[in-house]
Amino acid sequence: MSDKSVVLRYGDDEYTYPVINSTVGDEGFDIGKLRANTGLVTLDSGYGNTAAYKSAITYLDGEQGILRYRGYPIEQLAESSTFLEVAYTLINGDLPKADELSAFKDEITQHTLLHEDVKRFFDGFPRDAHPMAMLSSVVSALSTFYQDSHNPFDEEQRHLSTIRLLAKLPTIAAYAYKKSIGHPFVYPRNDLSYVENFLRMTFSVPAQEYVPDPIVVSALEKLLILHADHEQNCSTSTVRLVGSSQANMFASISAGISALWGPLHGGANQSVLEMLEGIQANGGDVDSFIQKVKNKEDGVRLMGFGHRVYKSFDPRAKIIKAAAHDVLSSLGKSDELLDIALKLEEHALSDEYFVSRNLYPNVDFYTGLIYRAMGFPTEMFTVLFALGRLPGWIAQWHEMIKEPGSRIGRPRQIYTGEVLRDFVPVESR
Ligand SMILES: CC(=O)SCCNC(=O)CCNC(=O)[C@H](O)C(C)(C)COP(=O)(O)OP(=O)(O)OC[C@H]1O[C@@H](n2cnc3c(N)ncnc32)[C@H](O)[C@@H]1OP(=O)(O)O
Ligand SMILES: O=C([O-])CC(=O)C(=O)O
Repeated sequence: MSDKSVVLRYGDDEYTYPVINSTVGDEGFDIGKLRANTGLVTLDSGYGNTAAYKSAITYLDGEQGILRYRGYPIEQLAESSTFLEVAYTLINGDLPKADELSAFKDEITQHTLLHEDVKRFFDGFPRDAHPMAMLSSVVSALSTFYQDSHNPFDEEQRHLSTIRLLAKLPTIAAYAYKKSIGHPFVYPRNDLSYVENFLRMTFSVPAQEYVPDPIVVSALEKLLILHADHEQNCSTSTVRLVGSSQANMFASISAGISALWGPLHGGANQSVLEMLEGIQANGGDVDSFIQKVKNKEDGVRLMGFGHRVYKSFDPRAKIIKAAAHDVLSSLGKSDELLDIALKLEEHALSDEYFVSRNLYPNVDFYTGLIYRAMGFPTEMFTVLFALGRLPGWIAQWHEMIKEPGSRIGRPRQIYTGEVLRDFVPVESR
């Protein structure tokens, strides 16, 4: 709270609403009593101005392009940390000491296997099923195997669900990939690091054991860190909303995976690659594609551009663009799609349409090019985003469930339908 307040006048009456300070100086005001005072609700399309929660996990300044997890700048974490260290920090609040990190990793490696019956779910999916659909279905199905986890107020079970999800999501993701190419599943190997194990389960084939490439491992660690949390984005808000009904963690995270899948959110990384391929098939004609976007032809957008909060740049995109160059050159690969992406970016950043709307590359613009260089098919890109986002979803779920006085998420509406009318029997209509 601060000593400031916002006074609203409605009719002849005035109402005072307290201003709430953030720890970094931003402010909001609490309109919790607005409806009780005035009978009014607020209408805020897409929640553009609504803070649904107070949160101590991730700080984001959209004007200055700042992103911090638990106060640590994303640039430092991406440079010097590991994904599991970041996961621990997001979930527990502070960087782990050496023994805490080692205990966390040990616990995770003990839970990487999936129950053998889970394989039957994959048998039932069509071969061309989208891996995001498999991921969300199987995560939801985990709640059938761990029925003791259904009470969100059981602290021990909350911890176990956290470890199980972190441990099993890479296995589920790798199985989804194997299903899509018709290859046998590869069981986890617990002597490898989190990222190495995932890459091996994905890329090993019976005739050839995958040997993790240090360039790929370190690039994937970095990408997972950069995706690990992003305050109240669409999928995280979904996790919180589902969790606010006291649904278990598996159900909540499964819903978050579904929300992430959409092309306006995490699914944009797949759409970017498809857009670049489309431009390539059209002879690399960037100008006519940009014109199409500006004309809003068929609602086409420059995918991987624009952000609800970032209005100058997305700090993750800066790091990822540099990483795309590094990874491609370290792997000795060149990609015509990278040249098209660079041209698109250059064009858009000097075009009034994009400049006046504050449209810059977001986290999804360059990631697909790195994933592609690593050997992932386009349909797996959003799955990789989900692997990265998991600790953020979990941290936010914990924060929501532990918040004293936490309430079920339930927006109001402004009704625009018919006024009262009488039922008419079918034969008289
Ligand atoms: C991990 C993430 O989720 S990052 C985001 C990933 N999504 C994408 O990359 C998809 C492309 N981007 C977008 O669709 C949007 O920028 C979003 C969804 C990210 C943010 O949307 P909003 O904040 O609701 O912005 P909104 O849709 O209101 O757009 C504002 C204006 O910019 C335009 N605009 C926004 N993004 C784009 C884009 N990528 N290409 C072209 N025009 C765009 C809109 O048409 C609108 O123009 P108008 O004022 O003439 O109507
Ligand atoms: O914050 C958002 O709206 C989308 C985003 O960048 C993310 O989830 O990483």
